[in-house]
Amino acid sequence: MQVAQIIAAHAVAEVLSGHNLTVSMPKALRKVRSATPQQQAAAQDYSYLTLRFYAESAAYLAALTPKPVSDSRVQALLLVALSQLLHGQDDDFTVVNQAVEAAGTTGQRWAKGLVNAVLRNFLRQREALQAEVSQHEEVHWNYPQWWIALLRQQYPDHWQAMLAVGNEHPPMTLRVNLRKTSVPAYLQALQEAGIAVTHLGSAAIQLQQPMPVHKLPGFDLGWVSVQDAGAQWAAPLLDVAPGMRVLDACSAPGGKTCQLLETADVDLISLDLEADRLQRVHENLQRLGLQAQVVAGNATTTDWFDGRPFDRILADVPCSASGIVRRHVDMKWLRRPEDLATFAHTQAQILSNLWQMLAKGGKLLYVTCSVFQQENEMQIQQFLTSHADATRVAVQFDAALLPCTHAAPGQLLPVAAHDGLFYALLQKH
Ligand SMILES: C[S@@+](CC[C@H](N)C(=O)[O-])C[C@H]1O[C@@H](n2cnc3c(N)ncnc32)[C@H](O)[C@@H]1O
Repeated sequence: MQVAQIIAAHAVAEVLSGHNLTVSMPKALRKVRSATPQQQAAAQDYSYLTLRFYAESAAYLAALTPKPVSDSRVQALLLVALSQLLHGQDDDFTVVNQAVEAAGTTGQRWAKGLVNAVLRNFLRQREALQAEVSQHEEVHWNYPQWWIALLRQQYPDHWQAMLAVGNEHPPMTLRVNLRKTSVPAYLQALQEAGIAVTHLGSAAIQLQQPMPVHKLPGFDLGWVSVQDAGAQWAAPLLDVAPGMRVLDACSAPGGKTCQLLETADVDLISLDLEADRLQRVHENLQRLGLQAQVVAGNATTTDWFDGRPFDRILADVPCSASGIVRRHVDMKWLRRPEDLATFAHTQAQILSNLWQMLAKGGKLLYVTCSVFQQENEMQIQQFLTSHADATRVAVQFDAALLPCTHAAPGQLLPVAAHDGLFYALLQKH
């Protein structure tokens, strides 16, 4: 899988220079157009593995090289190979040989010798090095120090479990489209297809093994969508009813827009700042047989608003994504502590702007996929002190159906079965 290592090294080098993996991975795949689907899948796995355990392999690399590796691709290739040796499935001999060959494609004449020496030294000194590097908290947890410290402070009883679950593979969960089929009928279809699942409650079904969506029974016919079980609380909490005028203010790629429309015949505007991301909303609506008014616009302004108040507003705001870090492993290394204040500022602007568009008696559901309280509980407390016409409505999760732990009202902690999300329901009087 030398080709996969080469592609993964491209992607990892891009992320380490500050770019998202969602942009870097397709870019890296385009660089090696001859790669087979199997090599592409392996490249994706290696990239995730490397970024999930980046602090650890970076610490080993620092211990094994007297000075930083001058070429970013050779450095990334070493990180990929070290992650494979530490946490991968391939045997050591294969990983080293393939990495040495891959180094030959970097255009640096010294690269093969360096990669060979570093990886063989790692194998020889592994135990002694482990004792040295694992003393660092950042290496032990594979998160930046500021992230560990903040979770420890905000969740003194849960921080270790939260960090650990963020390093696991995320589950793949489906939402049954109750307009097209039923949960018992879909469970039956899955059983007939030999696909092992757990019914988490309501319309949420978790696959025991992730799989390509087009292999799922009825996916192309709109029977199901992929949506985390924690995220599936949006529609029940917003409590939509037929005929309501509803705004989904930060909607792309449309997971919650579609869930709301599957729940009731509402008149829905699906708004997002990023016009190109709205293409995904159109595709999802079409596949599921649903209709909405899809609008490119900014939730911090009113230029797209026709002045008719909404009965319900969903504000699934941009955030640090700290509750879904197992799905976006690059975020641990791309976020900076100061980003939280920037996100909190935008979120406050969105909340205040949308509030004026809400009808009297109407409800607004504020959602983040973050666990940092600056974006969650502190944000809502701040909003309530400056909006006298707002009341917070308690949100109840069904603990029997969905295992979760509450550290603050509305905070779902990330656990094996679902992501970390925050919900605050506000009513206008
Ligand atoms: C958490 S994602 C939304 C996920 C979506 N609700 C779903 O369930 O599929 C946040 C979205 O907010 C959008 N966004 C960011 N800033 C925005 C703004 N000022 N106005 C509207 N949308 C914004 C982003 O483009 C992104 O699509």
